[in-house]
Amino acid sequence: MEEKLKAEEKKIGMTEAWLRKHRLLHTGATRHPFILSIRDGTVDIAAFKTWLAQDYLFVRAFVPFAASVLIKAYKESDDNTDMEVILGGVAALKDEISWFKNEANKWGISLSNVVPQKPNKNYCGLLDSLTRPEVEYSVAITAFWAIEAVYQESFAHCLGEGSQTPQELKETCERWGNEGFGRYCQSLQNIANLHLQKASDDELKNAEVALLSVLEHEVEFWNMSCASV
Ligand SMILES: Cc1ncc(CN)c(N)n1
Repeated sequence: MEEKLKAEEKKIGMTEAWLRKHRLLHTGATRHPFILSIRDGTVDIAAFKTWLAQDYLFVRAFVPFAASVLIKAYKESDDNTDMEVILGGVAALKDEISWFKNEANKWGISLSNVVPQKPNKNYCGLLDSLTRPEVEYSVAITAFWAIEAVYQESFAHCLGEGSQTPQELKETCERWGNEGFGRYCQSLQNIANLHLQKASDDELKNAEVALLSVLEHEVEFWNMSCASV
């Protein structure tokens, strides 16, 4: 495939080549007005609370998807370290769910009454479809990396130089914006690139579509948080 050759020529890997090709959408997902409002300190706390409650439901739906990627890594990868990187991610989700519960408590949100909004339901539907056994490992790991990387890039931006993120939101931003999470996302990207190098044209097409779907759903998820204020 021509794109694959170009990526190899530039030594950037398939995922980076796709992010450059779909730069506007990638920027839309990682520099959304909701994120920019956290960074400049003008965020509407009601929007933040909506995001928090909805994301708790999303993370619960993310667990079985992550587990399915783990199974694919075990079955389809000849590199043992793939499985260990993904296992680390799966294990961290337990702590993440507890963090959401604590945080909701702090903000006076009752998570047992939260109903998923349409964009959240749609995104969870995508996760569910990517959990199917017939979805290739290269496709699933590309989506998995993209989901984690959007949060890493978004929240790291809220902590970068010149940011005016309110003190009470800094812990949230640190959760995904810290360097360790950045290194984890880099490892996922390296795994995705290695498998995409060996992928058929059909798989490449499916992986690019999965990446685009993730970016689109991320934009919708941020939109949902702002819209319900
Ligand atoms: C919507 C969404 N996207 C990504 C993540 C990072 N796991 C998340 N918690 N929520």
